Order: sequence, then structure tokens, then C-alpha cells
Amino acid sequence: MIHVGVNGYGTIGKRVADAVAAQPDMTVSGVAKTRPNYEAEAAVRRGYDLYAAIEDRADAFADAGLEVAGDLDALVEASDIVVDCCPSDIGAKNRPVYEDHDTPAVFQGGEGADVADVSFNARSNFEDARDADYVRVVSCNTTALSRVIAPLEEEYGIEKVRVTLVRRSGDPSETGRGPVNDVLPDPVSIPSHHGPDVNTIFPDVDIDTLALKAPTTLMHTHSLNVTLAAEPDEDAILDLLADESRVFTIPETADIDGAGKLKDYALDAGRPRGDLWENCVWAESVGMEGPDLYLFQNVHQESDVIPENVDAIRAMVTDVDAAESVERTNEALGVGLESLFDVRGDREAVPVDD
Ligand SMILES: NC(=O)C1=CN([C@@H]2O[C@H](COP(=O)(O)OP(=O)(O)OC[C@H]3O[C@@H](n4cnc5c(N)ncnc54)[C@H](OP(=O)(O)O)[C@@H]3O)[C@@H](O)[C@H]2O)C=CC1
Ligand SMILES: O=C(OP(=O)(O)O)[C@H](O)COP(=O)(O)O
Repeated sequence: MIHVGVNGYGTIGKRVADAVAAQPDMTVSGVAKTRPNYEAEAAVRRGYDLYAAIEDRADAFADAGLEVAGDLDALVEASDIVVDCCPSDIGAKNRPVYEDHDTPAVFQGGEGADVADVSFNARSNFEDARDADYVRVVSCNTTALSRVIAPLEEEYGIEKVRVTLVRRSGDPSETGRGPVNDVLPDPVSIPSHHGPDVNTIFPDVDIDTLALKAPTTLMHTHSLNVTLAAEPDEDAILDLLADESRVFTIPETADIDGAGKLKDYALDAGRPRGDLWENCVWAESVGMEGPDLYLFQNVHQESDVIPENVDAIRAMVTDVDAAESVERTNEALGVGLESLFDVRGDREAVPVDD
């Protein structure tokens, strides 16, 4: 059993803890918080040992009626591996604590790539994290791009990737973030950080990314144009994506037109927190113009990196291979949303001349 500590119990940390708890070969050794807010109370209610991330704030937990099991050092000591889910740049500051204990750690995509030896995506470079002490799971957007780039690169070869990302401005719980009434080029100059981040996974892929921030909270939206080294038809692309367990192709018949209905569908499907661990690609958007592939996909920023964190742990501290780890993770969580509809929708209904 792998004892996993979670340092930073916010949007990502709470989901990582639940995903770890669901794995047959892992257990949560505890979660660390800086203060006794609603998330701390929920962590205790879920049965996780609570640790005070900042030692001199431990009394605040006791004052609020929450028992703490110790400080950050104690959590690291109790863990075989730590998943650091602290806000951007705090992970890098925590690394010396993990080093002092000789404890491997997984960092998140808000950290610079240099926080770890390896930037990780389970579909693309699982083996690079084998036995590594420090691994960074790339950000939600980079994870989603990697999941599409990997099969396209393997099957057809890629000449060039161009992506425009419309990013949600903040998570639903981030009530203080904006813009509230604007759409901002962010950054206004190209590239956004996503292209260079994809190159930490695929060093040779030629990619340009532009990003905007929109006043929404539910999901990011990507508009992709990939120039392939071959000219497959749309059905071949749909078949290729159908084989990817972490890509959900939205059938036309489902009448899902955006993030609102996607999240509603996830809740109807019984997903915890309405999470969508998979990329959500609109089948109707998959179009080929010569070697140019076009598609739209939505990315649930709060959850698509969660299965990747679980796989990173296995790559680092077990000898389980990529396929086995992904299958275990998927099965334990229920990743692999499959519609009962024919994914090709109307395409299939069009008579084909033999
Ligand atoms: N949200 C997203 O869409 C995604 C985020 N990421 C990345 O994941 C990382 C975490 O992001 P996210 O979960 O959104 O952030 P959150 O702010 O939601 O959660 C992080 C939590 O860490 C706690 N914290 C702050 N300082 C410390 C500290 N010194 N020690 C321990 N805990 C601390 C805070 O809670 P408190 O102070 O109450 O204890 C905070 O709630 C970032 O690198 C981010 O870029 C990656 C993919 C998607
Ligand atoms: O990892 C994310 O986005 P990113 O891939 O654009 O860096 C998350 O959505 C966090 O983004 P934020 O920095 O807007 O909170």
C-alpha cells in the first residue's frame, strides 16, 4: 500500500485525495491545510487526517474545534510520497521539505517546469517518470493538448499545431477572480505558456498557442488546428479518438452545446463533484481540410489532471507499467465516459456509395 500525503487541499488537492483513496494500492496518509475553513472541515468529515501546513497556525485548528495530527514534517514523515497541490510557486518553496525527508513528490502545472526532473502526462511519457524523485503533472490545458497530440503524432505524424484557448477566468469557488465583464487576451503577446509547456512533453512538436480569459468558471475551450503529415478522413480521426480512454467524443445527438450541459451530463452520470476527467471533443467539430485537422474541445480544469496525478505516483514508486496504471486508475475512478449514442451521429446516417 502506497501512503500518499496531500499538501494543499484546494480545488486539485481535494480531488487528488479522493482519487488516491479510491485506488486499491494507495491510501491517504493525510492532508495539509493552512487554516480551518470549510474545506478543512470537509476533509475531516471524509476521514482524512488533517495536518497544519504552517506550524504556528496549528492552534487556529484547535480553536475551531478541528483536531490536527501534526505539522507538515509529520505528514511528510508519514508518507511514501507527497502530492503537492499548493498554489502556484508554493510547491517550489516546499521542495526542500520533501528533500529533507528523502520523500518523492508530485508537483502541479502552476509550478515552473524546473521544479521537477520530469513534466508528466500518462498517455505521452509515463516511463520518463519511472523512479524519478520529483515529477510535475502538467497543467489542465497542457494535459488535454497532450492527450490529443499523442495519438495524432503516433498515427499520422504532426507538421504543426495551432491552438486558441479560451480559458475560464477562475474556478467556481474562486469568487474573487475576473474578468467579470470582459474577454482578455491573456497574455496579449504570443505564445501563451501552453505551447512551451507542451514542448516539455513533446520537445519536437511545432506548436503555437494563443490564450484568452473569459468571464466563465466551468471549463476551458480549445480551438485546435493540427496540420498532419497525412490526410485521413474525419471518420478515421473519430475512430482514433474513440480508442483514447481519456477523450470523450460528444455525439451530435446528445445536444450538448457547451460547458453548462457537459457539467449537467456529468452530474446526471453520477460523477463526483460533476467532474469530467476526460477531454470533451465535439464530434461535429472534427473536420479535415487536406492535411489540416480542426476540432473544438472542452477541458474541465478542476479534474482532468486528477487521473494523471495517480498515474504519476505509480510511475515514481512502483514498477507498474503505463497501460496497467491507466487501466487501474480509470477503473477505480470510473474514467471513460461512453455515450450510448453512435458517436458519429448524423455522419453514420449518410448513405455511403460503395
Ligand atoms: N484549479 C485548476 O484549474 C488547476 C490548477 N492546477 C494547478 O494546481 C495547483 C493548485 O491549484 P488549485 O488547487 O486550483 O489551488 P487552490 O487555491 O484551489 O488550492 C490550493 C490550496 O492550498 C492551500 N495552501 C495555500 N498555501 C499553502 C501552504 N503554504 N501549504 C499548504 N497549503 C497551502 C490553500 O488553502 P488553505 O490556505 O485554506 O489551506 C489553497 O486552497 C496550482 O499549481 C495550479 O496551477 C492545475 C490544473 C488545474
Ligand atoms: O492549469 C490551469 O490552467 P493553464 O493550463 O492555463 O495553466 C488551471 O486552469 C489553473 O489556471 P489558473 O492559473 O487560471 O488558476
